Amino acid sequence: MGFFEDLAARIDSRDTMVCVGLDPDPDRLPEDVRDAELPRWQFNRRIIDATHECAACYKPNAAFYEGADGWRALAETIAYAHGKDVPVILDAKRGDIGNTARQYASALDRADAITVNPYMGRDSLQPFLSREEKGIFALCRTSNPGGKDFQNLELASYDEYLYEHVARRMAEWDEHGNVGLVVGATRPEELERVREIAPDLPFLVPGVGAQGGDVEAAVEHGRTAAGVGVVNSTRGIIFAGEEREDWDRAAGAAAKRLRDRLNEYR
Ligand SMILES: O=c1ccn([C@@H]2O[C@H](COP(=O)(O)O)[C@@H](O)[C@H]2O)c(=O)[nH]1
Repeated sequence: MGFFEDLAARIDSRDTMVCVGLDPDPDRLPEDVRDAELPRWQFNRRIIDATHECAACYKPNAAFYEGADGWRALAETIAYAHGKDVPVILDAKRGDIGNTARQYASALDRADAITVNPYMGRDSLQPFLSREEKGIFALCRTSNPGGKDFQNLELASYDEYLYEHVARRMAEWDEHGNVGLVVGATRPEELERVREIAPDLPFLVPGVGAQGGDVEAAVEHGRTAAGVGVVNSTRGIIFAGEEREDWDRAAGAAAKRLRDRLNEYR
């Protein structure tokens, strides 16, 4: 099975669209893991134990795993999530010339899917697109305030915005059914517009929780007609119990709350 079939099966069997972000910010780690070997991994292990029943997938962001210990923590985290049958999207936003992209794509030896930056064009994505059994999510309309700086520029020759063009192109380049889009919940009208352009592409929707995005729009437009799509929350889950001794239980409760809230709109 390919990534999106696995993801669809997980969404259905666990009745959840929640993508739990795993961004173990060293400045925010609880005291009881700070002195452990590989604190980021110890933190993630307890977060996974507490949240996996509500998780459609996990999304570690590569930025939080820089350095030798970070990569070890990431490898342990991915293996542990797989041990719980939960797919993993590596949020690495890769994109480079083909020769370099081939090396970047080796991250897919461990992870099930990856985020990519389509700015350098098709050849920069080809090493990812060719991994038929793996998923790629291309940045389309991101959730941050500066997302509009380039993504909302009008392309005169196409009479559409850049983010719309990215959605159209990615749908065209999806030869193996392994392409999805990153579209933020902070811009509900644009989320709706991208769904119109690319009805069959699953979305990874960040921006709910700490960024205050629109949960209802994330559910309504984040899924394909077949119900495939996930909504990410990171700090809103993993740091829900910051300062509490039972911080992992608090994370589990936050993941469950988000699952139930998303399910109200499904
Ligand atoms: O448009 C985008 C693309 C990626 N992200 C990433 O998702 C999480 C969001 O974290 P929160 O704590 O839920 O805000 C983080 O890893 C971002 O780098 C995004 O927010 N928006």
